[in-house]
Amino acid sequence: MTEYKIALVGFGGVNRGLAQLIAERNAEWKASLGFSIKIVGVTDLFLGSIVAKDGLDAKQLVAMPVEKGVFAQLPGGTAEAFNETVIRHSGADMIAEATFTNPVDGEPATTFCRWALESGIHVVTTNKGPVALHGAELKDLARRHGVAFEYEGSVMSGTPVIRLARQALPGVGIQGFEGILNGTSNYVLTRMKDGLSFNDAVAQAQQLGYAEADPTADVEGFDVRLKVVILANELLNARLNVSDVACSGISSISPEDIAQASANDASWKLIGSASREVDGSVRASVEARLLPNSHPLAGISGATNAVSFNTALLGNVTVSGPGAGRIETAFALLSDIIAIHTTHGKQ
Ligand SMILES: NC(=O)C1=CN([C@@H]2O[C@H](COP(=O)(O)OP(=O)(O)OC[C@H]3O[C@@H](n4cnc5c(N)ncnc54)[C@H](O)[C@@H]3O)[C@@H](O)[C@H]2O)C=CC1
Ligand SMILES: N[C@@H](CC=O)C(=O)O
Repeated sequence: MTEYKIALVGFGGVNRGLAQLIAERNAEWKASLGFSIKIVGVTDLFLGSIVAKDGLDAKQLVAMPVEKGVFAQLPGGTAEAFNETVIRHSGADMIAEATFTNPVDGEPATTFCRWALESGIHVVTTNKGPVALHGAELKDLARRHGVAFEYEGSVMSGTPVIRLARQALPGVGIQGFEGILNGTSNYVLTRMKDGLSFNDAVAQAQQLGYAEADPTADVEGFDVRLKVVILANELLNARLNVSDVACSGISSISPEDIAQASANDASWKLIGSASREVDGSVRASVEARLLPNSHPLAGISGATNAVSFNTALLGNVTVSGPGAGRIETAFALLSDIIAIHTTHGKQ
């Protein structure tokens, strides 16, 4: 029976969700997936770090309070985040990288990924920064070291999009896509329709674990811009940089705008899109659009996301599901681990 040793880098909502899944489902995974997972290290800027080559108690980790330096209370733990030691020297086969997304330069998460990959350690991540800003380099680094760099959760959380399109849609001729790719902003627009203020709706999205560390990234479209770059580069073979994508958000949409839209049987949605032009180039944008309620994306509400691929052979193929959430996103990490088990599985 395969047992994967994993180090968790960042122990906020998503990686705590993964630890919870491990605590609750490891025994079941042995039977249904053919492997189990042992946590051998955790590091977090706020909580500290710990390495235990024989394995940590996942249930105990999940129950740790969110207090500065709290890992110092565990035997062998420390209040400092020794990220490099945990990544390179905990004996992990793989890291789950889930620190904050930095939309400007992808750091320090990109460095964490490099440390792991160049040490021959697989990386699963939900962090959009390294993928959107340094994806080609990290994929090449992984290839050269014979390990995997997987990032299904970087777009639409646990809802399968990247692997689905990569594995089930090659040959279909994807010409473009448009979608609702941010759970927080869609949640805010939905709650504003119910009469909540913008600020209260953002606060709720934060409480529910949907929002970025700085929710400006959600409401100004920067998060969607990263996802558009990831999808366009992955599925349209584009070479887009973040600066190639025109971007605006939802912060200027007022309660009056929302009410007027409803009166006209329409809804405001933050739409990320990309399409291949006749000259072969790819054009992409992020903007709030007023959609008639008959539009397939108009009825997508709350933290649900949806993306519609425009294909040559099937017309529009639409995938919808959770776009944010701790357990939902932790599931994306599990799906990456399953993919690694399938392609690189230890005998
Ligand atoms: N929460 C969600 O619904 C989704 C989140 N993501 C992405 O997954 C990642 C994690 O998300 P959450 O867990 O919700 O965020 P979070 O803010 O709850 O947790 C991030 C953790 O990383 C730690 N951290 C920050 N800088 C660090 C550093 N330099 N070294 C070590 N630890 C550091 C923080 O102390 C925090 O505990 C983010 O990149 C986010 O964009 C992706 C899809 C959905
Ligand atoms: N903050 C993001 C989390 C997932 O990427 C969102 O709200 O969609």
